[in-house]
Amino acid sequence: MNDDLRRTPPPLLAVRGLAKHYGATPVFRHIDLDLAAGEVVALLGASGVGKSSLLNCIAGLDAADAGEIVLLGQRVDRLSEPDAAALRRRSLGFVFQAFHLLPHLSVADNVALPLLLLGQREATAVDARVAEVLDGVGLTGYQRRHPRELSGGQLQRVAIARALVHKPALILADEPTGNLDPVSAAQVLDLLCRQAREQGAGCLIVTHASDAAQRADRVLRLRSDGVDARIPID
Ligand SMILES: Nc1ncnc2c1ncn2[C@@H]1O[C@H](COP(=O)(O)OP(=O)(O)OP(=O)(O)O)[C@@H](O)[C@H]1O
Repeated sequence: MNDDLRRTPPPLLAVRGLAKHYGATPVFRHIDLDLAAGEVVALLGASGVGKSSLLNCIAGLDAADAGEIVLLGQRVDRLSEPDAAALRRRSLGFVFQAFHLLPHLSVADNVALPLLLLGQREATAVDARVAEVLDGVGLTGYQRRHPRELSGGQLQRVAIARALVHKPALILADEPTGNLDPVSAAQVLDLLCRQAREQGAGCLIVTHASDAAQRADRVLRLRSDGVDARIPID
């Protein structure tokens, strides 16, 4: 191996030849995709082409039918369910369109959940990290509120704080602005991209919005038979 090859770090995420069916219905095939640490990539594509399915396969929440998914050097598609769950807890932050916060928990307790699931029980350290990450999303002082007391944009910022709190290597965001008005959507996207970059996380954002394209380092379009790297003119 020459020196240049030796110095090139492996991608954070490498997807090769991925294919997915539901029963007899094909969704996509021939999917290749790389994501580097600190890189923000927007994933566009027609409704039903399989964007959510692809994210779920990458997260190990759904199984692909063919191909490879390598995250941090590990074949996600070959892990046992307990090992996939451990990798998700440690290395993934997921932001959903519908926020998926727990309504009976306070903002601080929602955000602290990933740390608790990783076994961090030292209350002072957990509180300090929660305060830090809430500050990063502009929600200092909201710790004791409950989800029902927040606007849609604020709910999504809490969800972003929860996705970032354990400093995951990879953030997957599935239409994170789909439920927001355009102003809140722009703020949330700015925040997600900025925070991901500040933490050095790779970030794959599924979106229909052309303004996500302006914030991403790269824009990919998912098709049923591959990934197109051309910048779309939406
Ligand atoms: N659990 C499932 N069982 C059967 N079919 C499914 C399942 N989940 C998704 N599908 C189908 O797979 C295809 C891809 O769905 P997916 O939600 O991944 O698309 P998408 O690109 O995210 O769509 P949208 O942009 O509308 O959210 C769709 O035709 C959908 O109906």
